[in-house]
Amino acid sequence: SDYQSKRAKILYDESIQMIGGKIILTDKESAVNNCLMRHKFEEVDYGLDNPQYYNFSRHFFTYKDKIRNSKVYRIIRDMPKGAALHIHDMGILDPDYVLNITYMDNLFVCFEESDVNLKFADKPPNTDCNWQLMKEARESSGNITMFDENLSKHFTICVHDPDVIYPSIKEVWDAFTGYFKRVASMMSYRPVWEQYFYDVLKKFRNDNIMYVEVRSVLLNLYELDGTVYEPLITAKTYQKSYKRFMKDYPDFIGAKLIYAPPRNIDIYKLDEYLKLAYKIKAHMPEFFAGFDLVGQEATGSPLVEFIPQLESAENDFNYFFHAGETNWYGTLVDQNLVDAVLLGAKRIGHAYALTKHPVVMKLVMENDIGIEVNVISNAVLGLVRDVRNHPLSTFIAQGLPVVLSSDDPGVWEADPLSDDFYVTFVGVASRLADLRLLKQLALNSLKYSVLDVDAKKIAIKKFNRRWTEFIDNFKCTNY
Ligand SMILES: O=c1[nH]cnc2c1ncn2[C@@H]1O[C@H](CO)[C@@H](O)[C@H]1O
Ligand SMILES: [Zn+2]
Repeated sequence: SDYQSKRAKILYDESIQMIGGKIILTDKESAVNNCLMRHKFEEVDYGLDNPQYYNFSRHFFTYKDKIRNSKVYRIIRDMPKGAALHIHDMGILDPDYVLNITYMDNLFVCFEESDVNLKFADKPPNTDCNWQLMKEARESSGNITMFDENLSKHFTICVHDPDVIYPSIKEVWDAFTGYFKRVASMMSYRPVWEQYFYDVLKKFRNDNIMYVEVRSVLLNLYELDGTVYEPLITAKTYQKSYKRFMKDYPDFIGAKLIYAPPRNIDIYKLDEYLKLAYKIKAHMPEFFAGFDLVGQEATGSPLVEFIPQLESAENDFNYFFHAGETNWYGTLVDQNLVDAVLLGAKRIGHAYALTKHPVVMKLVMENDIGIEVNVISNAVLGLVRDVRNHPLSTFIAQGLPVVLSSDDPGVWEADPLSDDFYVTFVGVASRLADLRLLKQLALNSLKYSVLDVDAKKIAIKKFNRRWTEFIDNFKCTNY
Protein backbone atom coordinates (compact mmCIF):
# COMPACT_ATOMS: atom_id res chain seq x y z
CA SER A 1 0.00 0.00 0.00
CA ASP A 2 3.03 2.22 0.54
CA TYR A 3 3.99 1.41 -3.04
CA GLN A 4 0.49 2.14 -4.26
CA SER A 5 0.34 5.50 -2.53
CA LYS A 6 3.73 6.49 -3.99
CA ARG A 7 2.47 5.47 -7.37
CA ALA A 8 -0.72 7.46 -6.96
CA LYS A 9 1.29 10.47 -5.79
CA ILE A 10 3.42 10.46 -8.94
CA LEU A 11 0.36 10.32 -11.14
CA TYR A 12 -1.36 13.01 -9.11
CA ASP A 13 1.65 15.33 -9.26
CA GLU A 14 1.77 14.88 -13.00
CA SER A 15 -1.93 15.58 -13.35
CA ILE A 16 -1.44 18.88 -11.50
CA GLN A 17 1.43 19.92 -13.75
CA MET A 18 -0.58 19.33 -16.91
CA ILE A 19 -2.13 22.30 -18.68
CA GLY A 20 -5.41 22.96 -16.85
CA GLY A 21 -4.38 20.69 -14.01
CA LYS A 22 -4.91 23.33 -11.38
CA ILE A 23 -8.43 24.29 -12.47
CA ILE A 24 -11.16 23.22 -10.08
CA LEU A 25 -14.42 22.45 -11.83
CA THR A 26 -17.80 23.56 -10.48
CA ASP A 27 -20.49 20.94 -9.97
CA LYS A 28 -22.11 21.85 -13.25
CA GLU A 29 -18.79 21.72 -15.07
CA SER A 30 -18.14 18.32 -13.54
CA ALA A 31 -21.39 17.04 -14.95
CA VAL A 32 -20.37 18.25 -18.42
CA ASN A 33 -16.97 16.72 -17.88
CA ASN A 34 -18.48 13.34 -17.03
CA CYS A 35 -20.37 13.32 -20.29
CA LEU A 36 -17.35 14.49 -22.27
CA MET A 37 -15.03 11.94 -20.71
CA ARG A 38 -17.43 9.06 -21.16
CA HIS A 39 -17.33 9.72 -24.89
CA LYS A 40 -13.60 10.35 -24.93
CA PHE A 41 -12.83 7.08 -23.13
CA GLU A 42 -15.04 5.26 -25.59
CA GLU A 43 -13.03 6.64 -28.52
CA VAL A 44 -9.59 6.18 -27.01
CA ASP A 45 -10.29 2.75 -25.57
CA TYR A 46 -11.70 1.55 -28.84
CA GLY A 47 -8.40 2.57 -30.44
CA LEU A 48 -6.38 0.89 -27.73
CA ASP A 49 -8.25 -2.36 -28.32
CA ASN A 50 -8.33 -1.99 -32.11
CA PRO A 51 -5.20 -0.08 -33.10
CA GLN A 52 -5.71 -1.12 -36.70
CA TYR A 53 -8.76 1.15 -36.81
CA TYR A 54 -7.37 4.03 -34.79
CA ASN A 55 -7.81 7.10 -36.94
CA PHE A 56 -5.20 9.32 -35.35
CA SER A 57 -2.39 6.99 -36.33
CA ARG A 58 -3.28 7.72 -39.96
CA HIS A 59 -3.05 10.71 -42.23
CA PHE A 60 -5.47 13.51 -41.39
CA PHE A 61 -7.02 13.37 -44.86
CA THR A 62 -8.16 9.79 -44.27
CA TYR A 63 -10.16 10.57 -41.13
CA LYS A 64 -11.10 14.23 -41.32
CA ASP A 65 -14.63 13.58 -42.59
CA LYS A 66 -15.22 10.94 -39.92
CA ILE A 67 -14.50 13.51 -37.21
CA ARG A 68 -17.99 14.93 -37.74
CA ASN A 69 -19.51 11.75 -36.26
CA SER A 70 -17.61 12.05 -33.00
CA LYS A 71 -19.59 13.11 -29.95
CA VAL A 72 -16.46 14.58 -28.42
CA TYR A 73 -15.98 16.65 -31.54
CA ARG A 74 -19.57 17.90 -31.40
CA ILE A 75 -19.17 18.98 -27.80
CA ILE A 76 -15.92 20.76 -28.65
CA ARG A 77 -17.57 22.49 -31.60
CA ASP A 78 -20.23 23.95 -29.33
CA MET A 79 -17.73 24.92 -26.65
CA PRO A 80 -16.41 28.49 -26.57
CA LYS A 81 -12.76 28.22 -27.58
CA GLY A 82 -11.51 31.76 -27.01
CA ALA A 83 -9.21 33.00 -29.76
CA ALA A 84 -7.28 31.89 -32.82
CA LEU A 85 -3.86 33.54 -32.79
CA HIS A 86 -2.10 31.83 -35.69
CA ILE A 87 -3.86 31.90 -39.06
CA HIS A 88 -2.73 33.12 -42.48
CA ASP A 89 -4.52 35.54 -44.83
CA MET A 90 -5.51 33.49 -47.91
CA GLY A 91 -5.29 30.06 -46.30
CA ILE A 92 -8.23 30.27 -43.98
CA LEU A 93 -11.39 29.61 -45.99
CA ASP A 94 -12.32 26.35 -47.69
CA PRO A 95 -12.21 25.45 -51.40
CA ASP A 96 -15.98 25.92 -51.74
CA TYR A 97 -15.58 29.50 -50.64
CA VAL A 98 -12.74 30.04 -53.08
CA LEU A 99 -14.76 28.42 -55.86
CA ASN A 100 -17.56 30.88 -55.18
CA ILE A 101 -15.18 33.75 -55.83
CA THR A 102 -14.75 32.42 -59.35
CA TYR A 103 -18.44 33.15 -59.97
CA MET A 104 -17.86 36.88 -59.66
CA ASP A 105 -17.94 39.05 -62.76
CA ASN A 106 -14.80 40.16 -64.56
CA LEU A 107 -12.69 37.16 -63.65
CA PHE A 108 -10.34 35.98 -66.37
CA VAL A 109 -8.89 32.49 -66.44
CA CYS A 110 -6.26 30.70 -68.43
CA PHE A 111 -5.42 27.02 -68.03
CA GLU A 112 -1.96 25.61 -68.08
CA GLU A 113 -0.99 21.95 -68.16
CA SER A 114 -1.66 21.30 -64.50
CA ASP A 115 -2.33 24.74 -63.15
CA VAL A 116 -4.67 27.66 -63.58
CA ASN A 117 -4.15 31.44 -63.65
CA LEU A 118 -6.85 33.73 -62.34
CA LYS A 119 -7.12 37.49 -62.48
CA PHE A 120 -9.87 40.09 -62.24
CA ALA A 121 -9.69 42.78 -64.90
CA ASP A 122 -11.84 44.87 -67.22
CA LYS A 123 -9.99 43.43 -70.22
CA PRO A 124 -7.97 40.24 -70.80
CA PRO A 125 -4.53 40.39 -69.15
CA ASN A 126 -1.84 40.68 -71.81
CA THR A 127 0.41 37.83 -70.80
CA ASP A 128 1.29 34.90 -72.98
CA CYS A 129 -1.61 32.68 -72.03
CA ASN A 130 -5.00 31.88 -73.51
CA TRP A 131 -7.09 34.14 -71.27
CA GLN A 132 -10.87 33.95 -71.38
CA LEU A 133 -13.65 35.13 -69.13
CA MET A 134 -14.32 32.55 -66.45
CA LYS A 135 -18.04 32.80 -67.16
CA GLU A 136 -17.46 31.85 -70.79
CA ALA A 137 -14.97 29.10 -69.97
CA ARG A 138 -17.42 27.60 -67.52
CA GLU A 139 -20.41 27.79 -69.83
CA SER A 140 -18.57 26.43 -72.83
CA SER A 141 -17.15 23.53 -70.81
CA GLY A 142 -20.26 21.44 -71.45
CA ASN A 143 -20.35 20.17 -67.87
CA ILE A 144 -20.38 22.84 -65.20
CA THR A 145 -20.35 20.38 -62.28
CA MET A 146 -17.26 18.67 -63.66
CA PHE A 147 -15.68 22.01 -64.53
CA ASP A 148 -16.14 23.26 -60.95
CA GLU A 149 -14.97 20.00 -59.46
CA ASN A 150 -11.74 20.17 -61.44
CA LEU A 151 -11.28 23.83 -60.65
CA SER A 152 -11.81 23.22 -56.91
CA LYS A 153 -8.93 20.76 -56.85
CA HIS A 154 -6.66 23.76 -57.31
CA PHE A 155 -8.04 25.31 -54.12
CA THR A 156 -7.11 22.54 -51.69
CA ILE A 157 -4.17 20.25 -51.00
CA CYS A 158 -6.42 17.41 -49.84
CA VAL A 159 -6.01 14.25 -51.93
CA HIS A 160 -7.20 10.66 -51.57
CA ASP A 161 -3.73 9.14 -51.46
CA PRO A 162 -1.53 11.62 -49.55
CA ASP A 163 1.25 9.08 -48.98
CA VAL A 164 1.65 8.62 -52.73
CA ILE A 165 1.17 12.22 -53.79
CA TYR A 166 3.21 13.68 -50.91
CA PRO A 167 6.03 11.24 -50.13
CA SER A 168 8.12 13.98 -48.47
CA ILE A 169 7.92 17.49 -47.07
CA LYS A 170 9.07 18.78 -50.45
CA GLU A 171 6.01 17.65 -52.41
CA VAL A 172 3.52 18.79 -49.82
CA TRP A 173 5.17 22.19 -49.40
CA ASP A 174 5.25 22.62 -53.19
CA ALA A 175 1.51 21.96 -53.27
CA PHE A 176 0.98 24.24 -50.28
CA THR A 177 2.92 27.21 -51.66
CA GLY A 178 1.40 26.47 -55.07
CA TYR A 179 -2.02 27.12 -53.55
CA PHE A 180 -0.99 30.56 -52.28
CA LYS A 181 0.64 31.55 -55.57
CA ARG A 182 -2.40 30.40 -57.53
CA VAL A 183 -5.05 32.22 -55.53
CA ALA A 184 -2.99 35.36 -54.84
CA SER A 185 -3.78 37.15 -58.09
CA MET A 186 -7.48 36.40 -57.72
CA MET A 187 -7.77 37.22 -54.04
CA SER A 188 -5.77 40.42 -54.14
CA TYR A 189 -8.61 41.98 -56.10
CA ARG A 190 -9.59 44.64 -53.56
CA PRO A 191 -13.31 43.74 -53.15
CA VAL A 192 -12.46 40.03 -52.75
CA TRP A 193 -9.81 40.68 -50.12
CA GLU A 194 -12.15 42.95 -48.22
CA GLN A 195 -14.96 40.40 -48.15
CA TYR A 196 -12.65 37.49 -47.41
CA PHE A 197 -11.58 38.76 -44.01
CA TYR A 198 -15.15 39.66 -43.07
CA ASP A 199 -16.13 36.09 -43.92
CA VAL A 200 -13.16 34.72 -41.98
CA LEU A 201 -14.37 36.46 -38.86
CA LYS A 202 -17.90 35.23 -39.46
CA LYS A 203 -16.75 31.66 -39.88
CA PHE A 204 -14.63 31.79 -36.74
CA ARG A 205 -17.48 33.30 -34.76
CA ASN A 206 -19.63 30.39 -35.96
CA ASP A 207 -17.02 27.99 -34.62
CA ASN A 208 -17.39 29.71 -31.22
CA ILE A 209 -14.27 31.80 -31.38
CA MET A 210 -14.41 35.38 -30.16
CA TYR A 211 -11.12 36.94 -31.15
CA VAL A 212 -8.57 36.55 -33.96
CA GLU A 213 -5.02 37.66 -34.68
CA VAL A 214 -4.44 37.24 -38.39
CA ARG A 215 -1.07 37.11 -40.12
CA SER A 216 -0.72 38.53 -43.58
CA VAL A 217 1.95 38.99 -46.22
CA LEU A 218 -0.02 42.11 -47.26
CA LEU A 219 -0.13 41.63 -50.99
CA ASN A 220 -0.65 44.67 -53.19
CA LEU A 221 -4.37 44.92 -53.89
CA TYR A 222 -5.67 45.99 -57.29
CA GLU A 223 -8.78 47.24 -59.09
CA LEU A 224 -10.33 46.13 -62.38
CA ASP A 225 -8.75 49.03 -64.24
CA GLY A 226 -5.28 47.88 -63.21
CA THR A 227 -4.74 50.31 -60.35
CA VAL A 228 -2.35 48.74 -57.85
CA TYR A 229 -2.19 49.89 -54.23
CA GLU A 230 0.68 49.94 -51.77
CA PRO A 231 0.54 47.34 -48.97
CA LEU A 232 -0.49 49.93 -46.39
CA ILE A 233 -3.85 49.93 -48.18
CA THR A 234 -4.07 46.17 -47.66
CA ALA A 235 -3.61 46.70 -43.93
CA LYS A 236 -6.26 49.41 -44.02
CA THR A 237 -8.58 47.08 -45.90
CA TYR A 238 -8.23 44.54 -43.09
CA GLN A 239 -9.14 47.19 -40.59
CA LYS A 240 -12.11 48.29 -42.65
CA SER A 241 -13.50 44.74 -42.92
CA TYR A 242 -12.89 44.26 -39.23
CA LYS A 243 -14.80 47.41 -38.32
CA ARG A 244 -17.69 46.44 -40.54
CA PHE A 245 -17.78 43.03 -38.91
CA MET A 246 -17.77 44.48 -35.39
CA LYS A 247 -20.70 46.68 -36.30
CA ASP A 248 -22.66 43.64 -37.48
CA TYR A 249 -21.53 41.34 -34.65
CA PRO A 250 -20.83 43.48 -31.58
CA ASP A 251 -20.61 40.39 -29.36
CA PHE A 252 -17.26 39.52 -30.98
CA ILE A 253 -14.21 40.54 -28.96
CA GLY A 254 -12.07 41.73 -31.85
CA ALA A 255 -9.23 41.15 -34.27
CA LYS A 256 -5.71 42.36 -34.90
CA LEU A 257 -3.21 42.16 -37.73
CA ILE A 258 0.31 40.70 -37.70
CA TYR A 259 2.46 41.71 -40.65
CA ALA A 260 4.11 38.46 -41.75
CA PRO A 261 6.01 38.70 -45.06
CA PRO A 262 8.14 35.90 -46.60
CA ARG A 263 11.42 34.97 -44.94
CA ASN A 264 13.46 33.97 -48.01
CA ILE A 265 14.96 37.47 -48.24
CA ASP A 266 18.14 39.47 -47.68
CA ILE A 267 18.84 42.29 -45.23
CA TYR A 268 17.75 44.98 -47.72
CA LYS A 269 14.36 43.41 -48.15
CA LEU A 270 14.00 43.14 -44.39
CA ASP A 271 14.66 46.89 -44.13
CA GLU A 272 11.77 47.47 -46.51
CA TYR A 273 9.52 45.20 -44.47
CA LEU A 274 10.39 46.95 -41.23
CA LYS A 275 9.84 50.35 -42.77
CA LEU A 276 6.38 49.26 -43.81
CA ALA A 277 5.75 47.83 -40.36
CA TYR A 278 6.56 51.24 -38.81
CA LYS A 279 4.20 52.89 -41.25
CA ILE A 280 1.35 50.51 -40.48
CA LYS A 281 1.93 50.93 -36.78
CA ALA A 282 1.76 54.71 -37.14
CA HIS A 283 -1.51 54.51 -39.08
CA MET A 284 -3.26 51.93 -36.92
CA PRO A 285 -1.55 51.48 -33.56
CA GLU A 286 -4.59 49.71 -32.10
CA PHE A 287 -5.21 47.25 -34.90
CA PHE A 288 -1.59 46.41 -35.67
CA ALA A 289 -0.27 43.61 -33.46
CA GLY A 290 3.30 43.05 -34.64
CA PHE A 291 5.73 41.34 -36.96
CA ASP A 292 6.64 37.83 -38.13
CA LEU A 293 8.36 36.12 -41.09
CA VAL A 294 6.77 33.24 -43.00
CA GLY A 295 7.38 30.58 -45.63
CA GLN A 296 9.07 27.21 -45.42
CA GLU A 297 11.62 27.71 -42.68
CA ALA A 298 14.34 25.52 -44.14
CA THR A 299 14.34 27.30 -47.50
CA GLY A 300 14.20 30.80 -45.99
CA SER A 301 16.89 32.81 -44.23
CA PRO A 302 17.49 31.97 -40.58
CA LEU A 303 16.74 34.74 -38.07
CA VAL A 304 20.39 34.84 -37.04
CA GLU A 305 21.17 36.63 -40.33
CA PHE A 306 19.03 39.58 -39.29
CA ILE A 307 19.97 40.12 -35.68
CA PRO A 308 21.11 43.78 -35.75
CA GLN A 309 18.01 44.88 -37.67
CA LEU A 310 15.56 42.85 -35.65
CA GLU A 311 17.21 43.90 -32.39
CA SER A 312 17.02 47.56 -33.24
CA ALA A 313 13.27 47.28 -33.88
CA GLU A 314 12.68 45.01 -30.92
CA ASN A 315 11.23 47.66 -28.65
CA ASP A 316 8.89 48.95 -31.34
CA PHE A 317 7.18 45.71 -32.34
CA ASN A 318 5.79 42.58 -30.82
CA TYR A 319 7.49 39.65 -32.50
CA PHE A 320 5.61 36.46 -33.29
CA PHE A 321 8.25 34.53 -35.19
CA HIS A 322 7.57 31.19 -36.81
CA ALA A 323 10.44 29.16 -35.37
CA GLY A 324 11.38 25.53 -35.00
CA GLU A 325 8.82 24.28 -37.54
CA THR A 326 11.31 21.60 -38.52
CA ASN A 327 12.64 18.12 -37.89
CA TRP A 328 16.24 19.12 -38.69
CA TYR A 329 17.76 19.04 -35.22
CA GLY A 330 20.90 21.13 -34.76
CA THR A 331 20.59 23.13 -37.97
CA LEU A 332 20.20 26.90 -38.32
CA VAL A 333 16.51 26.32 -38.99
CA ASP A 334 16.18 24.58 -35.66
CA GLN A 335 18.17 27.34 -33.96
CA ASN A 336 15.59 29.92 -34.99
CA LEU A 337 14.04 29.03 -31.66
CA VAL A 338 17.04 30.45 -29.84
CA ASP A 339 16.87 33.69 -31.80
CA ALA A 340 13.11 34.01 -31.37
CA VAL A 341 13.56 33.95 -27.61
CA LEU A 342 16.61 36.26 -27.59
CA LEU A 343 14.75 38.74 -29.78
CA GLY A 344 12.03 38.89 -27.16
CA ALA A 345 9.27 37.16 -29.13
CA LYS A 346 5.91 37.63 -27.48
CA ARG A 347 4.79 34.29 -28.90
CA ILE A 348 6.45 31.68 -31.11
CA GLY A 349 4.76 30.11 -34.14
CA HIS A 350 4.86 26.30 -33.96
CA ALA A 351 8.03 25.82 -31.85
CA TYR A 352 7.74 22.24 -32.98
CA ALA A 353 11.42 21.54 -32.18
CA LEU A 354 11.25 23.04 -28.70
CA THR A 355 11.56 19.83 -26.68
CA LYS A 356 15.07 19.34 -28.11
CA HIS A 357 16.17 22.64 -26.54
CA PRO A 358 15.87 22.39 -22.77
CA VAL A 359 17.41 25.81 -22.13
CA VAL A 360 15.15 27.53 -24.64
CA MET A 361 12.24 25.64 -23.14
CA LYS A 362 13.12 26.96 -19.71
CA LEU A 363 13.31 30.50 -21.09
CA VAL A 364 9.92 30.05 -22.73
CA MET A 365 8.49 29.11 -19.32
CA GLU A 366 10.27 31.87 -17.41
CA ASN A 367 9.37 34.58 -19.90
CA ASP A 368 5.89 33.14 -20.36
CA ILE A 369 6.17 33.14 -24.15
CA GLY A 370 3.05 31.78 -25.81
CA ILE A 371 3.63 28.72 -27.99
CA GLU A 372 1.25 28.66 -30.96
CA VAL A 373 0.73 25.01 -31.79
CA ASN A 374 -1.00 23.93 -35.00
CA VAL A 375 -1.21 20.16 -34.80
CA ILE A 376 -3.08 19.44 -38.00
CA SER A 377 -0.81 21.77 -39.94
CA ASN A 378 2.27 19.95 -38.68
CA ALA A 379 0.78 16.60 -39.61
CA VAL A 380 -0.36 17.72 -43.05
CA LEU A 381 2.86 19.59 -43.84
CA GLY A 382 4.94 16.52 -43.21
CA LEU A 383 6.54 16.95 -39.79
CA VAL A 384 4.73 14.15 -38.01
CA ARG A 385 2.63 11.25 -39.19
CA ASP A 386 0.89 9.87 -36.10
CA VAL A 387 -0.26 12.84 -34.02
CA ARG A 388 0.42 10.89 -30.83
CA ASN A 389 4.08 11.61 -31.62
CA HIS A 390 3.54 15.35 -31.77
CA PRO A 391 5.62 17.24 -29.17
CA LEU A 392 2.43 18.93 -28.04
CA SER A 393 1.82 15.94 -25.77
CA THR A 394 5.00 16.92 -23.92
CA PHE A 395 4.08 20.62 -23.91
CA ILE A 396 0.74 19.73 -22.35
CA ALA A 397 2.25 17.34 -19.82
CA GLN A 398 4.78 19.94 -18.70
CA GLY A 399 2.27 22.76 -18.50
CA LEU A 400 3.86 24.99 -21.14
CA PRO A 401 2.15 28.23 -22.24
CA VAL A 402 0.36 26.66 -25.21
CA VAL A 403 -2.26 28.19 -27.46
CA LEU A 404 -3.87 26.06 -30.13
CA SER A 405 -4.47 27.41 -33.59
CA SER A 406 -5.12 26.14 -37.09
CA ASP A 407 -2.58 27.89 -39.39
CA ASP A 408 -4.26 27.44 -42.81
CA PRO A 409 -7.39 25.38 -42.15
CA GLY A 410 -8.94 26.18 -45.53
CA VAL A 411 -6.06 24.63 -47.43
CA TRP A 412 -6.62 21.22 -45.77
CA GLU A 413 -10.37 21.67 -45.33
CA ALA A 414 -10.39 21.71 -41.55
CA ASP A 415 -12.63 23.70 -39.21
CA PRO A 416 -11.55 27.14 -38.08
CA LEU A 417 -10.42 25.68 -34.75
CA SER A 418 -12.62 22.78 -33.59
CA ASP A 419 -10.73 20.12 -35.53
CA ASP A 420 -7.42 21.19 -34.02
CA PHE A 421 -8.96 21.18 -30.54
CA TYR A 422 -10.47 17.75 -31.15
CA VAL A 423 -7.32 16.14 -32.53
CA THR A 424 -5.37 17.60 -29.62
CA PHE A 425 -7.86 16.47 -27.02
CA VAL A 426 -8.36 12.89 -28.20
CA GLY A 427 -5.23 12.20 -30.26
CA VAL A 428 -2.43 14.11 -28.55
CA ALA A 429 -3.26 14.76 -24.90
CA SER A 430 -3.37 12.15 -22.17
CA ARG A 431 -6.40 9.87 -22.12
CA LEU A 432 -7.06 11.41 -18.72
CA ALA A 433 -6.88 15.06 -19.82
CA ASP A 434 -10.38 16.45 -19.42
CA LEU A 435 -12.51 19.57 -19.63
CA ARG A 436 -9.93 21.43 -17.56
CA LEU A 437 -7.42 21.12 -20.40
CA LEU A 438 -9.92 22.46 -22.91
CA LYS A 439 -10.90 25.34 -20.65
CA GLN A 440 -7.29 26.29 -19.96
CA LEU A 441 -6.40 26.18 -23.66
CA ALA A 442 -9.31 28.50 -24.41
CA LEU A 443 -8.25 30.84 -21.60
CA ASN A 444 -4.63 30.72 -22.78
CA SER A 445 -5.66 31.93 -26.20
CA LEU A 446 -6.90 35.15 -24.63
CA LYS A 447 -4.11 35.37 -22.08
CA TYR A 448 -1.39 35.23 -24.76
CA SER A 449 -3.18 37.56 -27.15
CA VAL A 450 -1.80 41.09 -27.48
CA LEU A 451 -4.93 42.70 -26.09
CA ASP A 452 -3.86 45.33 -23.56
CA VAL A 453 -4.48 44.77 -19.86
CA ASP A 454 -7.93 46.34 -19.75
CA ALA A 455 -9.14 44.87 -23.03
CA LYS A 456 -7.94 41.47 -21.89
CA LYS A 457 -9.91 41.72 -18.67
CA ILE A 458 -13.05 42.52 -20.64
CA ALA A 459 -12.29 39.71 -23.09
CA ILE A 460 -11.90 37.15 -20.32
CA LYS A 461 -15.11 38.38 -18.72
CA LYS A 462 -16.92 37.96 -22.03
CA PHE A 463 -15.42 34.52 -22.43
CA ASN A 464 -16.43 33.47 -18.94
CA ARG A 465 -19.97 34.58 -19.61
CA ARG A 466 -20.07 32.48 -22.78
CA TRP A 467 -18.48 29.57 -20.99
CA THR A 468 -21.07 29.66 -18.21
CA GLU A 469 -23.81 29.78 -20.80
CA PHE A 470 -22.34 26.73 -22.49
CA ILE A 471 -22.11 24.83 -19.22
CA ASP A 472 -25.61 25.87 -18.05
CA ASN A 473 -27.29 24.85 -21.30
CA PHE A 474 -25.33 21.64 -21.76
CA LYS A 475 -27.37 18.48 -22.25
CA CYS A 476 -25.47 15.25 -22.65
CA THR A 477 -28.40 13.77 -24.56
CA ASN A 478 -27.97 16.40 -27.26
CA TYR A 479 -24.81 14.68 -28.44
O1 LIG B 1 2.93 27.46 -40.78
C1 LIG B 1 3.47 28.09 -41.67
N1 LIG B 1 4.81 28.19 -41.70
C2 LIG B 1 5.45 28.96 -42.59
N2 LIG B 1 4.81 29.64 -43.54
C3 LIG B 1 3.48 29.55 -43.58
C4 LIG B 1 2.76 28.79 -42.66
N3 LIG B 1 1.45 28.90 -42.97
C5 LIG B 1 1.37 29.72 -44.03
N4 LIG B 1 2.59 30.11 -44.41
C6 LIG B 1 2.95 31.00 -45.50
O2 LIG B 1 2.28 32.21 -45.30
C7 LIG B 1 2.00 32.80 -46.56
C8 LIG B 1 0.59 33.28 -46.57
O3 LIG B 1 0.40 34.22 -45.61
C9 LIG B 1 2.26 31.76 -47.61
O4 LIG B 1 3.43 32.12 -48.29
C10 LIG B 1 2.48 30.49 -46.84
O5 LIG B 1 3.44 29.67 -47.43
ZN1 LIG C 1 1.92 29.57 -39.81
